[in-house]
Amino acid sequence: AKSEIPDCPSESVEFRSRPGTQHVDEEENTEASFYNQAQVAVELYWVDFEGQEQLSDSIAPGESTRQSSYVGHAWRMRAEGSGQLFKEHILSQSEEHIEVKQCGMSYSNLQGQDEESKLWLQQHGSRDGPALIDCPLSALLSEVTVRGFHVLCAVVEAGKVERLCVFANGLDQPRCTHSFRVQGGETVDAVIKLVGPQLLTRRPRPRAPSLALFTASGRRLPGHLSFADIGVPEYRRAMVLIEGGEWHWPPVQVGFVRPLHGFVHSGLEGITMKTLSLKPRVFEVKSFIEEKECDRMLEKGGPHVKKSGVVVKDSDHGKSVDEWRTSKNYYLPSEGDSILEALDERVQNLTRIRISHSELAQILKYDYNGRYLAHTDYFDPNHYKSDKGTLRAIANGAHNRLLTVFMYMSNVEKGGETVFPAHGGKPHPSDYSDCSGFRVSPERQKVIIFYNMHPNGDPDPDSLHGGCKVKNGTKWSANFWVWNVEQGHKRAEVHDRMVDRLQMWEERVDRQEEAVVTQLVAGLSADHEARVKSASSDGADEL
Ligand SMILES: O=C(O)CCC(=O)C(=O)O
Ligand SMILES: [Fe+2]
Repeated sequence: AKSEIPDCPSESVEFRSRPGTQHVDEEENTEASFYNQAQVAVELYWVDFEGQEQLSDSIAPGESTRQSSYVGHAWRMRAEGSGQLFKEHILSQSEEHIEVKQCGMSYSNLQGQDEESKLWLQQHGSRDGPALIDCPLSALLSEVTVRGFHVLCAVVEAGKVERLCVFANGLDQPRCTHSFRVQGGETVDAVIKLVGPQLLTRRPRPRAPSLALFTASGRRLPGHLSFADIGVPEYRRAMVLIEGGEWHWPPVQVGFVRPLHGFVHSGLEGITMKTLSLKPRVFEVKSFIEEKECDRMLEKGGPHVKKSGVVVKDSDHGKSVDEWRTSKNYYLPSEGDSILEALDERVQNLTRIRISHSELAQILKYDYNGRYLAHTDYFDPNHYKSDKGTLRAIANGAHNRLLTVFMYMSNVEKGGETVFPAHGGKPHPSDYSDCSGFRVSPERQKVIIFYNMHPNGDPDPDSLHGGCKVKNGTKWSANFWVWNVEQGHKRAEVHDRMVDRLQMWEERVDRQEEAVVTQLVAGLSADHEARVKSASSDGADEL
């Protein structure tokens, strides 16, 4: 059996840019698009007239970049991190489209050049191989790459973890992209150290949180424990390594419904989280806020709302706030109010991110014609170069608003939708007040979660969103912003206890949660099996 993934090319001798038919200064100008279809980030180098590589861009998996260049110029694409050569290309015509595919698999880069792993992967790398069937993957792998969200499947033999089969960037595909041999006695920290460097999609940013390993339901695995300590029952064979160090929910596919189990404490049983959009990742949870919590937010926040401000970008100094935002807001403290504290804890349970990482809830009121032009909730350091305070708060981009839980406390008769103009990767609009496209309607008690960052810590420009004009009625809503680092707004004893509860490692709780995931997977597996079959029947290398 041979692998579907081709070997990587080796470097050609004398590979370099050559002037076209004309003199160097009269070369034929051209544009080229480079598409990264590999599972890892790719570095794009221009190879100059002397054969020296000049780094010109880094392309995340699934992304592309455009370069202006010249006919006869030479380009090399390498895996970021390992430097493995993926492709060499000489531009021959104008408007070229160059695709970079996975080659060699990263097992060729594995520590110790594990030949046996390579062989094993060729034989068992497909999902219908015996090992992978035990791994609950269906609620974790998605139709799109989820940058920096790596699914690890523990392959257990004789009760011991033998290998980790990895689906880099959480993409649903018939075979795993990497295989790592382990002893089974390694600690979680050691596993991260072994696997992490091979999977990184970007260079780590100074001061950014470090990689972390989670269970399939988003519980952080303590670094000092080993697989032997934590055990690998069936429900825990699939784990997730997240580059940005904080949990992200994978979108799976539009319409995917994930039950939120007992971990979310609420009088409401059976609430679910539904995927509304893959790019950006948007999820909806109906009936998330209890009636009495909606009432309490309005009662406590309502009388205090004041004209909203915005953190003004360098380029927008001197403009009036009304140009973007005509809502009123108020930051509502929860401390000492048991109803609001319960909501805090439910948000923590929903996001799996410590409540200490959130800002105070920002209550918003929109009256007739109130709206908020499209913007991103993260702060782009390039836009705040002259605002040292903001730059400090975001550690030059390493710290940011990871996600937004957007809450609706009223039904709006007409208008007031939340719009995502870059939905599906569409280019940013020229008119930020345009409310056409993908929209979510306000509905009392409902929340949406959208991710402003990718799991690798990069900001996600597709998370652009705005609030459409309210045409009839009053829109009451709230921003619940959760950062990838602690914020210090919620440091009361009650919040510390919530954080402790999230971090508590208890086998019993984990089993309950994972049982739900496993059941869910049982329900999905027919669908999943069908997808694997259709994917592998067109492969030429069946055993
Ligand atoms: O009102 C909406 O639907 C969106 C509001 C928003 O994006 C914000 O306040 O940051
Ligand atoms: Fe926003």
